Amino acid sequence: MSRRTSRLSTSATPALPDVSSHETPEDTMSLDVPEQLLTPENSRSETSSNNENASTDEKLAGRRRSTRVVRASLQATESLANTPAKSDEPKTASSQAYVDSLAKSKRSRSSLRHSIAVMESSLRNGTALPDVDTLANDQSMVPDTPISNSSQEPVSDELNPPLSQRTLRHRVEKALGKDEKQTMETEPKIASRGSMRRSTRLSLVEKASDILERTSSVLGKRQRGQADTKKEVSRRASLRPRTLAPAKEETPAPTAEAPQPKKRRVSESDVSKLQKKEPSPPQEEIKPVTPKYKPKRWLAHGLYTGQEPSDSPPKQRQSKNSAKTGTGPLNRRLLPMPMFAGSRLVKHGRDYRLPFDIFSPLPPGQPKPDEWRKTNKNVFVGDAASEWRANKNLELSTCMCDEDTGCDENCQNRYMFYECDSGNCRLGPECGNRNFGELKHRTKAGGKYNIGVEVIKTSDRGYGVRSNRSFEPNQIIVEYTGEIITQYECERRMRAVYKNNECYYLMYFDQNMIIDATRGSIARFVNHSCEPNCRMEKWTVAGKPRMALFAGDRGVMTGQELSYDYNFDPYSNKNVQECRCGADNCRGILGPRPKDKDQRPKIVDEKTKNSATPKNVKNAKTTGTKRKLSETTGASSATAKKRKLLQPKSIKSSFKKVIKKATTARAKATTKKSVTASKATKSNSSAKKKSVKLPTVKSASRVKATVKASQKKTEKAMPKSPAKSTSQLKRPSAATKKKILAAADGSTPRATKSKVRKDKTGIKRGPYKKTLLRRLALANQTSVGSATKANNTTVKSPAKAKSPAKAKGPGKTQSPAKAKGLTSSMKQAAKNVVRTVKGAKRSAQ
Ligand SMILES: C[S@@+](CC[C@H](N)C(=O)[O-])C[C@H]1O[C@@H](n2cnc3c(N)ncnc32)[C@H](O)[C@@H]1O
Repeated sequence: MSRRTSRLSTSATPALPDVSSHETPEDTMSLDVPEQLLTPENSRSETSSNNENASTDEKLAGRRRSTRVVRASLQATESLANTPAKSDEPKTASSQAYVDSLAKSKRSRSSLRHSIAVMESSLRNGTALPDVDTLANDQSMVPDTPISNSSQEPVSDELNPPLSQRTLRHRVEKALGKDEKQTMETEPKIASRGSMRRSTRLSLVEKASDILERTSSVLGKRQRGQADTKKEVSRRASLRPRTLAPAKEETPAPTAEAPQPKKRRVSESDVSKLQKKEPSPPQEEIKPVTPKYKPKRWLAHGLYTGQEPSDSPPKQRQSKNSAKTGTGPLNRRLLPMPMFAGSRLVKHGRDYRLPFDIFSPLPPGQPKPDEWRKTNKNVFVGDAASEWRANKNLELSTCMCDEDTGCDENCQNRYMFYECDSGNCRLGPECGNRNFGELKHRTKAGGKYNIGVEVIKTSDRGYGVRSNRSFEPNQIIVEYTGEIITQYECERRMRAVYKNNECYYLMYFDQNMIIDATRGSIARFVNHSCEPNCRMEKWTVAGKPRMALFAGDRGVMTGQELSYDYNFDPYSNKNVQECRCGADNCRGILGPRPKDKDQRPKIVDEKTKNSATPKNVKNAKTTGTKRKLSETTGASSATAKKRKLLQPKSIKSSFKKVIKKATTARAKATTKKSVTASKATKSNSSAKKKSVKLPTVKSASRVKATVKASQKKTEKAMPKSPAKSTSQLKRPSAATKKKILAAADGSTPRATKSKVRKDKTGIKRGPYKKTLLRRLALANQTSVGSATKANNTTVKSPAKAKSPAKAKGPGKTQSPAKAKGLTSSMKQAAKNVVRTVKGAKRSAQ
């Protein structure tokens, strides 16, 4: 349609010059008032005049109307022509002039008709306007609105002139640029012709609505209200009788030349102003409608009692990243509902922690020990600082773990009880070997849950420590800190300061120094148990040793009292104390259990212990030597030393094997020695007596070592000087004695250790071996406990504990073969230890 319209307009454009040539008759006609009804402009319908850009369809739809208008106009013209004859006007002198004027007007009309005909013919011939019949038959030209039957009557060629006239008139107006004033003058005339038939109802409705809109925007409130009341009437204008003219006084009908865009702009601004002036709708209407859920009714009894009620809707679906973001089911603290995970829970169970606010072990205001001076750092006191620096032997270790495995149980640093940090481990948060770092964060965060322990008052063991949270297996709990003092200082305090104390807080630390936690951390209040739930370990953190209490392999539950095995060495008879741990396997005393029941020490009662009876005074005078423990327990020194090695359960079997080997070797040596001695008797009777007596007196280790050494010498020197060999067997030097004892006990002094390392054995001790040594040493580590001298609680290196073979040549450089034998036994023991530890971890998991 629009294409056709444009074609019409473009084709009409060249005809404009011709049209302008007929300007004169039109002007003449416009001046003639009675002839105004005959002009094509007056014959235009409102619809076509309102819309300058109206489609051709509308124009075609209004074709019949225009034709009728033209007919009516012609009839009116004829009536006008006849009017003078019918009128009652007096025939005056000017009647002739009037007749002349009519004749002139007739001529002008005929000239007008002639000019229109000429224009039409020129248009047809020059611009090839489409034939009206063709247009009428063209389906595409069918108007949108229904056309009455009368309007679909075939249009003859005689009816074409009105259409052409209108088109020409339209273009002539454009060309001449008629002003708006003239248009406005003609508009009331058009409006007055209420009898004109409208082309379509739709156009009328649209027009009426448009008028109403403009009216409502332009008029005031009151008039707008009036217009609203007439809205219905206006909308039904097409149904009104044609004789009724629209309310032109109130709403002047806009013409084709009327500045509609301007009015529209005004109306838009007014609409926006009106919208602003109108009260905004309440905000509540904008609120999104949230679905309401029924309030959850929580159980008052049963498994899930105590869960906090929540109004949030149940979430059955979790995002894939919920585990990463920490909102997933893996990180839920509450138990899932049984319908979601009931069967799985029943089958596999699930660990959970009671929130601290649900289970708070003790209310605040617990009795605190008055004498406790707290410190959470190790403080060197006296000569300890200078001696520590002098003896400082930093062992650095670099972790080889990667991100995939992290620093798990296979971490080399972990084996060696070295804490990983940024200096020796390239892992960050993935590292699982930073216990003291975790403890630091917890302590810094503060609060009962982070610190996790508190002092309690027990019924029969003084103060103790209780957990107010749960701890995972092997998780660090609290550090054992205090004053680092030398052995000399420790003995001085024992004699002078703590002589009347019932409790002592001394623990062997490192480099022959002691931690005195009389002024120390809360860990000093942790009591002993023969079946503990924690253990005390020494770790090297940033090159410095530190002691800390760790959870056992089964972890610690909230509210449990913390305990560890003191491996107590009472040092003297008067210090042997009854154990009240209550465990099934309680040893009865705070110390190692004697082998024979008869040999169990007579537990000194607290009342009698402090009473200064002559007997106790006598015993006290005789104490102070290393033999004190063996005298107390009634066992031989060899047995006592065995028990020292048997303390940690995890390496019990390993040490048993080692000691068994040592005993076997000793027995063999004794046999060989006896044989040798008998041989010597045959050769020399005086020497025979001496050689027979010797082995029965000495301790097993001494005999063993001595015999081994003397056997070779005897075999070689027997023919020459058997007495020499026996004397060597009888009287080993003091240094040899010390080395042999240390080798047999596994408590080789540091000097010996370094000497062995300096020996040219050809064996290099790698980190793994070192790890095992350290692990065994720590497993054997002994808490000084109360009234224990550091000298008696020296850490026995497992390497030395396994050194019966090494005792074969005390003080001498071992041959590579012997060293290999020692290494194999060490390896075997180490393997056993590793197996034991792994088994324990597996069982804990
Ligand atoms: C390091 S303190 C422990 C804290 C101590 N209970 C307190 O009140 O300060 C060690 C002392 O606690 C007592 N003790 C610890 N464990 C014990 C136990 N299982 N049976 C009896 N007394 C124990 C002993 O008197 C021991 O000398």
